[in-house]
Amino acid sequence: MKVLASDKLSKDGIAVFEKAGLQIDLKTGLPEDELVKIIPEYDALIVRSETKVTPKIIKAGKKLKIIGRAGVGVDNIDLPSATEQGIIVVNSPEGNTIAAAEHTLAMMLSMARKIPQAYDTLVKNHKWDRSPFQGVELYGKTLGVVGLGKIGSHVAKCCLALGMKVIAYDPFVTKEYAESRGIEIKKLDEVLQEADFLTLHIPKTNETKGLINREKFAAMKKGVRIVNCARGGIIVEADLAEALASGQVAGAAIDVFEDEKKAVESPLLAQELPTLVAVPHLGASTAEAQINVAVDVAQQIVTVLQGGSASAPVNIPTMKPALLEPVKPYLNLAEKMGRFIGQVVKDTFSEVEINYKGEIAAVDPSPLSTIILKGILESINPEGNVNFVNAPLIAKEKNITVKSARTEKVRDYANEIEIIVNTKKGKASICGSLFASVGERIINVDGFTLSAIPEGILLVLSHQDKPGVVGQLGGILGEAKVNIAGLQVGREKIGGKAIMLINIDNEIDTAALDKISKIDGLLDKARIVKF
Ligand SMILES: NC(=O)c1ccc[n+]([C@@H]2O[C@H](COP(=O)([O-])OP(=O)(O)OC[C@H]3O[C@@H](n4cnc5c(N)ncnc54)[C@H](O)[C@@H]3O)[C@@H](O)[C@H]2O)c1
Ligand SMILES: O=C(O)[C@H](O)COP(=O)(O)O
Repeated sequence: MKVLASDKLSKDGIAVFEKAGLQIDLKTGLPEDELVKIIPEYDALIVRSETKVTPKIIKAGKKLKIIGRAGVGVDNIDLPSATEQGIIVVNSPEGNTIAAAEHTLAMMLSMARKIPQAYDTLVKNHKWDRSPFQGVELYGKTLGVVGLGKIGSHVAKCCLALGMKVIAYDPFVTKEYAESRGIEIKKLDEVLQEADFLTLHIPKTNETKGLINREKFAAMKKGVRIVNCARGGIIVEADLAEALASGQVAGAAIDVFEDEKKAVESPLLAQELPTLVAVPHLGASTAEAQINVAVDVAQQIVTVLQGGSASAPVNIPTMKPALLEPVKPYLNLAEKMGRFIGQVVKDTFSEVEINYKGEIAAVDPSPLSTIILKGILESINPEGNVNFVNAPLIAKEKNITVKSARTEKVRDYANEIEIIVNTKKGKASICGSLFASVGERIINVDGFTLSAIPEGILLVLSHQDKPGVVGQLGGILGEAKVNIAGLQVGREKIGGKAIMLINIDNEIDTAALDKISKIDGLLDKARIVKF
């Protein structure tokens, strides 16, 4: 297994790979074409914000299983392409929170007290001049926070301690969360109108790109001061330059730029703006944060490459450890049940209905639904490279929807998972249960109760309940030298329809399978399920 780090990475992160016996190559500053050339050799890619992980690079990464972002923002990674290719993307959601929040405070105070400008005058130009550098205090002022997540909340806490009033806009945060921290939640317009200082802590997305523009600056208090330690492009740089020049905005502290490779060409740097404080994306640049993010992401990559699950997957929300932990015992059973449906149902279907019953209904079963879907889809198309990452997307492309329901009520078993699909020919279903004593069992197929072990190879026969069926089957399997490991029959009534599940120890050839399908009493072709 080989890992490529295409941006600078702390040596503590490198050590994690070395300790796990993985080859780690550090090749920074490569253009897209170079990356496209070398990426096919790698199983994992680790980046910071500099590498733009484009669809071209992702497509070329034939062996890529995981992309790790040693930091928070994943706007430099083409997530739809990664998901489509079944590549898991992970980040380090908490590794640089403190660094970014403290940097925000440093930028805010520098801007308020004009420290960089005063430094230039004294240290660079050797001039003792105090009068241009009178600043303003934070104490008693209103801070508007846009994005009250991890960084925004820490900034708010520190600013409250400095004696500021804090108001915030974040549509995904509850009033209770904010109020318990002494923060008032308001609408975006209100925050923009009331803030003396405004700080942004939102991700860059299609919704937030260009969010703070000329119109928004005009609606702000005259003399507002703005900090952006989130992402370049959330503020329209040309509009900010204009607002700084006119004095509508009294100061701006900018850590991030829309195009950081060409930051020097930004409209913000095209003219001398004395009220601008700007640095080259240093929010996460502390010794501590760089160790945290590198180690965090390296450990996730090692875990995933060794077959485990990531602690911070970005593009498979159903696989977060907190959700995964309570359903872990059922993962195998769910995947096998999905494989059963995918191999047994030969007609197309557009809806998968999953019912969780008993103990399992008490927890969020969404990871199981993803695993069932993966089992179904990979059985329908074994060449399709289906995995947990791309299964929901593939289902969407195939117009297959997944519906799930939960009930804690049960009749005979402590827990049950039922999968139902409706095809043109009718309904197909499987029901499974996990027993404390004997483990996984298929307890019902198409309404017929039985108790089969979902293991190895299973022969599935739908037949009339009449003498001789088992005898003929035994003869054919014996002749084909296929050993029977277990046999279960479920029937509706004596002489009625029945289903037979036969665990066999070795592969069965098509000739023998054809013979079985012609047994007197068979109602459908014999089907094979491989778990
Ligand atoms: N300058 C740096 O070096 C640096 C370092 C770390 C993070 N960041 C940036 O900061 C951002 C925030 O990081 P975090 O760790 O606090 O993330 P987070 O996920 O904890 O918080 C983001 C918050 O933004 C909110 N949000 C999302 N869309 C919004 C919208 N349209 N309007 C208002 N709120 C919205 C979310 O509800 C969430 O509470 C990251 O996405 C990253 O781009 C920059
Ligand atoms: O989103 C982040 O984590 C920060 O912007 C840090 O980016 P960096 O890893 O390039 O310093």
